[in-house]
Amino acid sequence: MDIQFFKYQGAGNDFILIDHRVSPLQNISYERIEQLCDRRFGIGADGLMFLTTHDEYDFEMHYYNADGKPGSMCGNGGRCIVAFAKHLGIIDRDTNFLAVDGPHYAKISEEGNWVDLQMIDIDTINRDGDAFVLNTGSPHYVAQMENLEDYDVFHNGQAIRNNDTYKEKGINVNFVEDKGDYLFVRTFERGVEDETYACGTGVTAVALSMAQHKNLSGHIKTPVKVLGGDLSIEFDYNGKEFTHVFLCGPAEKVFEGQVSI
Ligand SMILES: N[C@@H](CCC[C@H](N)C(=O)O)C(=O)O
Repeated sequence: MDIQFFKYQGAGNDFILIDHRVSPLQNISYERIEQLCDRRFGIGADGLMFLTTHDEYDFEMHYYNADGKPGSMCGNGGRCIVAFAKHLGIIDRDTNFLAVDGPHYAKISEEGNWVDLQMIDIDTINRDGDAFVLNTGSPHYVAQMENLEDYDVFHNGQAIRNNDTYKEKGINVNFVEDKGDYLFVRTFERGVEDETYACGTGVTAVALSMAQHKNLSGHIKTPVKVLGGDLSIEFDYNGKEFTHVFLCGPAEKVFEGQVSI
């Protein structure tokens, strides 16, 4: 059976999107999803998403990592599926949709290529030595670093993701360098098992950790550079709880095509 797919990217974090309303895939296997995400034998992507209908929300997002297995929340994926829903005419300039970590509100630019996505509220940041560990919809480890451009993110991220503390459930590993005007972030992603060009829940975890670390409070806007471009995280912090957390950045259709399932 041939189905239509769409390829989107948000700051270089790239995804295959499938409108499940017109391409229902009851029995697609994890192996087939992994093949579709393969960069040599498939379409190539960090993850795959199905958009389905929902009785109480504009739509529902179902996210799979590039290893073919269901993932936890994907922030850049969430921004891309909002742009996709606008492209399909399901929504106009804002939306309430459901994802694996609960409901999300998002607003989208008139052109449809810039999405501000509200993330879950956070009240707990744990420590693992000097690193910060928190869940922003997906689990994240955040370590501060110098000379991050030259750092071996793949091997060091892989070692942390697979150490005795994290190997069973896995964790996404973020390294951050404070550049003064902005944070530079590189991420080793669980489920991709490689460095990606951007991770939305990851840069959110970094921005919140750095705000706590620097004892900031009030309304905070944190510009972030990643390998694939620029993102911005905005939130309120009262010293205990992070609320009104928004992940903001580009979300663009790259191409579309047909693939046999
Ligand atoms: N790229 C994502 C994170 C996707 C989920 C993650 N790899 C996991 O399941 O741990 C993002 O933009 O947040």
